[in-house]
Amino acid sequence: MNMFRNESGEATPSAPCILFVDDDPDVQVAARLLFRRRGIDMLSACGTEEALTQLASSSVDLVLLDLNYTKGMTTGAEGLALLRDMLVLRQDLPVIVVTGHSGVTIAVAAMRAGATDFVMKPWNNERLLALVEGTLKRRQTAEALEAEPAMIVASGELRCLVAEADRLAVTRAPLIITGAAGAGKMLLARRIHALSQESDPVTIIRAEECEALPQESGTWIFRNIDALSVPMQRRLADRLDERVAPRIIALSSLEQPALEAVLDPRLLLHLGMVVLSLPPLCERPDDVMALSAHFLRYFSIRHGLAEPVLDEERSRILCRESWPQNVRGLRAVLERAVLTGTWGTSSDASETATQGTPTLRDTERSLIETALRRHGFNVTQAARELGLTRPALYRRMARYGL
Ligand SMILES: Nc1ncnc2c1ncn2[C@@H]1O[C@H](COP(=O)(O)OP(=O)(O)OP(=O)(O)O)[C@@H](O)[C@H]1O
Repeated sequence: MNMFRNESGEATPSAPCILFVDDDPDVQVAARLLFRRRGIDMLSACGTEEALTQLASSSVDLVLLDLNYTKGMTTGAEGLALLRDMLVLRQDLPVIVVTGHSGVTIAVAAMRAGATDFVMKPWNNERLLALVEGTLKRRQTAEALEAEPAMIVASGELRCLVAEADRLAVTRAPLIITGAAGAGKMLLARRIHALSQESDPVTIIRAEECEALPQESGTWIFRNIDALSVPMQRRLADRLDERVAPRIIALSSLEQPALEAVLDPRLLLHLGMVVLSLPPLCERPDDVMALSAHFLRYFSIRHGLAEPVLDEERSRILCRESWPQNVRGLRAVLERAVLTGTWGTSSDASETATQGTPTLRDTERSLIETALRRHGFNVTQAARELGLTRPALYRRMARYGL
């Protein structure tokens, strides 16, 4: 799908664009009118060269390809050849082939060669539109999911939760996602938005810094909704009373009862219909294993370094950890393992995690974490409070996986 960046850097979709390959100018004109009414731009080409040039030079989301576009040709051979050339150029390109009633065999050959679907001529306008729009929508969803970091789901608990989230994604229902810091609330919220097929932009709001509600609608993801001031909570409840309201996904590290106690009752009625609770990582050993394999592979590719071996003993240690920073902590440990080629830090972490009394290391980590949280992860302010330079704080953050 064509994308452009808005001022806040979010990618938002522009009008989709299809390329129609057909040698009949009258059919081209009729098709252009049909698609324009549905907000779809149409480029046209009447032969092989023109089609390949259009494809290479324009941002095409889908091709509608007549298999016989030269007068007198009925075998479909030229269409099939062009289909193959187009798929070499753009492997993921959806191509819907157009063929006459007698051309079922050709249509089947085209599907085998990689066409997404086919339509018979003369086509029914509504059916053609439904086919094109459905294909564009599926492609948009797949692209949106690809643009997000992959969400690894292995444990039964997470699988159930994600299935519920996916089911509700397409509704505009407000959702609350609770879970400890680093458990994956934001990733889940982004996944829900990606699957919602909403073309409106997503706005991420830090509740503790929120002094005015955004102008635009779309989806608003609130980090730490519990930190939203009481007047702002009331203003948000008023906004949600309006007929065209934004979709809210509210995140919180508080557990549900504690969250309900701090939210304005009217806001809670709006938001609290469905609460998705992410369990802490230490309760999901299957996810620890799957995430470890994923991050080791990911970081070794990203840094161009060898992938450390994850043997049984190391797997046991990782599963026994308490992971106070949840997935964020695990991710940092695995990136460090790739960068240093050793597991040293992870064993250190596992030792500290199992000891009863806090060590100097625990205390330093906890002081740094508290300062960072107090300043909303503003490194300059946290460093000032801790009496450290920014580079010194960055080094410690890296050491502790913060
Ligand atoms: N299931 C998962 N698969 C892959 N990566 C994950 C998963 N869960 C979390 N992560 C990664 O872990 C990191 C922390 O996740 P995220 O920011 O979503 O947590 P959070 O609960 O919103 O944290 P916080 O409350 O501190 O803002 C991110 O890099 C995210 O991509």
